[in-house]
Amino acid sequence: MTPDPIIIGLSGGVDSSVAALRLRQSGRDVAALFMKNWEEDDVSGTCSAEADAADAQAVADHLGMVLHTRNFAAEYWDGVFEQFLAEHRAGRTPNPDVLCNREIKFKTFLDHAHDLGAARIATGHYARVGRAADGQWLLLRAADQNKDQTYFLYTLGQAQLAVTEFPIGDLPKPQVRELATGAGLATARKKDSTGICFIGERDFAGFLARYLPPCSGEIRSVRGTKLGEHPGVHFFTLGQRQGLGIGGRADGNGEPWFVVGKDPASNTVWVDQGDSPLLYSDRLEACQLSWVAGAVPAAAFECTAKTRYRQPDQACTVTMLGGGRCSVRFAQPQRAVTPGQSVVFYQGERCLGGGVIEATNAAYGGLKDRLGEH
Ligand SMILES: Nc1ncnc2c1ncn2[C@@H]1O[C@H](COP(=O)(O)OP(=O)(O)OP(=O)(O)O)[C@@H](O)[C@H]1O
Repeated sequence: MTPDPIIIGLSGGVDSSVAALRLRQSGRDVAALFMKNWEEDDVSGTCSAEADAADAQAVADHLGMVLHTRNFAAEYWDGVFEQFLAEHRAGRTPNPDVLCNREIKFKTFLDHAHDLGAARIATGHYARVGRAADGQWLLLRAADQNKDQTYFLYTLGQAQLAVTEFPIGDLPKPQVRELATGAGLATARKKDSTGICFIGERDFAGFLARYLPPCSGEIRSVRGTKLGEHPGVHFFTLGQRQGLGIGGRADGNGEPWFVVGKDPASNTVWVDQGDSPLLYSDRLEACQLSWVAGAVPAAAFECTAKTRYRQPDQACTVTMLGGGRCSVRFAQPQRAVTPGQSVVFYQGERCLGGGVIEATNAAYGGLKDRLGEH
């Protein structure tokens, strides 16, 4: 039997290298594709995309695969980066990895793989694809719970899962490295990638400042005192402690200050000291909902959810609100639930889908209600 041709997204990292290795070892008709989706060099002057491309080529050569190289910088700019900036401008904290999977890896890349004659694609994500008895495709957590990436993949639907494979989703990360070493892959010892998808590691504030002009405003204590100035609300995120520049204030109680609210309208960053109750919310509303099964599970249902990557699952009840929105009520109050990030729903091993957090009862709106105007 000759299995369908498949194209693996080869990033020049160890995970996709081992995913490619496993496909080759199973005798698949496999080619690879390296994407360069960001035009600039990084600030250090070295171009990490070039080094990654060279590593991808070395792995493809070693495994005897054709490597296609494509530049989707225009698609990345239009589909991911513009929205990333718009969200920051609006005072939210977007998740570019979620957008990147939706717009690039499982849309542009997938379409292009079809153009190249491959019916299927694979990536080195830590996740698994399953199939229910009724034929429905399932997005399942990775075997290595510590590396599970379903949080970033919840926008995948039936059409994508039907043609996607995650060849390392059943492996613990240490074993991925061992396989890479055993096979003599050039990427075996390469450190895991961090930073913004396709852009890489940056001084985040400096990078953002290149696209979003400074707009200074006040940092105020929730008790009303002006504590300092900030260069723009978009440089801050809820729960943030570092970089406020107000650490040693004599009028404080000595505990660290945290961002507890951002108000783009008045251009104010609100802060409080210690483990402020104002950072906690037991409710949120989400929009841009996406369901793996292709339909809302029920008008209301119980499940678990994560409001950030690596957060332990939290019990909650989801209620549909209409207009593609839902409300989520948590059994326990959650710290620093952040508008713009995603809430992702699970039932056991299954990722059900998720949406973008729009409001919480701790964000600035709730803050105003609780404190009154100053
Ligand atoms: N530049 C790229 N070209 C092609 N595919 C890519 C590229 N970057 C990422 N991918 C695909 O997306 C997957 C997940 O990307 P992510 O950035 O999370 O990398 P990762 O978990 O560090 O994996 P890797 O070790 O393969 O870089 C990769 O394993 C790869 O299949």
